[in-house]
Amino acid sequence: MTLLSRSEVPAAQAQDRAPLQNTDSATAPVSLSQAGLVLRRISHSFSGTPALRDVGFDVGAGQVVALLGPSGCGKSTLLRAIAGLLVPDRGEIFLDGQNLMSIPARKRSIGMVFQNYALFPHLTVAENVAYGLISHRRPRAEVNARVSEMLRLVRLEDYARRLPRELSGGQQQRVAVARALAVSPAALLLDEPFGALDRALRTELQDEFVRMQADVGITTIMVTHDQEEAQTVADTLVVMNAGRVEQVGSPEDIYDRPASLFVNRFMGHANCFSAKVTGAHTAALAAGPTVTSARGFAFRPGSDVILTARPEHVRLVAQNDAGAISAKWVRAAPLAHMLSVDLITPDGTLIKALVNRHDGPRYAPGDAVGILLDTQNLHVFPAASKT
Ligand SMILES: Nc1ncnc2c1ncn2[C@@H]1O[C@H](COP(=O)(O)OP(=O)(O)OP(=O)(O)O)[C@@H](O)[C@H]1O
Repeated sequence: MTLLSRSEVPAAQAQDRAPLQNTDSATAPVSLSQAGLVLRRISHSFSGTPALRDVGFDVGAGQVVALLGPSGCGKSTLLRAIAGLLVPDRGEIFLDGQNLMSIPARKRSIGMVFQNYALFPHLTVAENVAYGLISHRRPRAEVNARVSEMLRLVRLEDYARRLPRELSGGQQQRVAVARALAVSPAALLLDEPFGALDRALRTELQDEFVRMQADVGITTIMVTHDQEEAQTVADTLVVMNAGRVEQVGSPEDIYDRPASLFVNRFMGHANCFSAKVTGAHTAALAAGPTVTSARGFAFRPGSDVILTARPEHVRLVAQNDAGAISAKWVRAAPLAHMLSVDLITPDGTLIKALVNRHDGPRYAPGDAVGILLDTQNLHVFPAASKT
């Protein structure tokens, strides 16, 4: 097998499985023996409008990193810069210790898969997968063996002679992955690879990708709009906003310890409450009661802040319970064994709560309810935070 399995990753790369660093530094020194992808201070503007601003992070060898962020935040531009399809105005990119900046796209040893698969329509599945190997003038026997191996990897052995138009979207996507991996690239870039597929197929292919990645262990960056997909497939998430990296971390870090209000609101739902800090552990909500945060508020008393609570950290109680925020029940929708409840406070703030479907009293639209926030799990941001 030409492709490295996880157990075959050279020692220099294997050492490098340490969790990704949040290179706020974006400038941390690069060791030339560092395996994986290293991005440093990448900036790029289109006609004077910045698309990437000082982007820097590391992807350890064999890691899968998902790039997330709203439309236009620079994800595809970054991927194109790594692939060599765009020369950034500033910054450096290293792959397995080699500086890529003076290396043209076709010599970068990077495989790429796009949302539209970009298969050659007039070539069969096998010819598509063989394409890169033939361009590299590999001997015919090696090409045939490799094509069979790749089609086995993506479970399309029986489809070798079909044309792309004779395949489903999911099968075409798998051919695109097989084609990208056939030339044993050092890294794989995936731009919304499952974006065009329906939900069920998406989930199936995500699971298949995780299985394949366990075999192949290739350093991967994937752009996705789908948070669940990112959390399923990636070891590490990079959340971008307006050309900058907002946070780098494990899926749990990003969800449980968001570094900014933007990340808190972008990943999952965040209920937001305006408040004024009144003590080390207390803040008065604009909506009325004072809340106590177990973690404490790292703000001076008198500071205006935004408190956030995830829907699963909102508890419904009787309206006159001590410390409860007054609200009205708007509607509820079942979500497996949970109930997703929309509520509204007297000042018009919409609150989402996720409660057990079989617990607590039943309410009807318009009913008065009290809300308590789980003080162990509040997040606090400056009132002027950008969202
Ligand atoms: N070739 C180009 N010429 C001019 N502006 C561009 C070009 N490519 C991208 N941009 C701009 O750069 C910014 C970042 O675009 P990019 O495609 O990287 O965003 P994205 O995060 O991938 O968005 P999406 O999720 O919608 O694909 C956007 O404002 C976009 O309009």
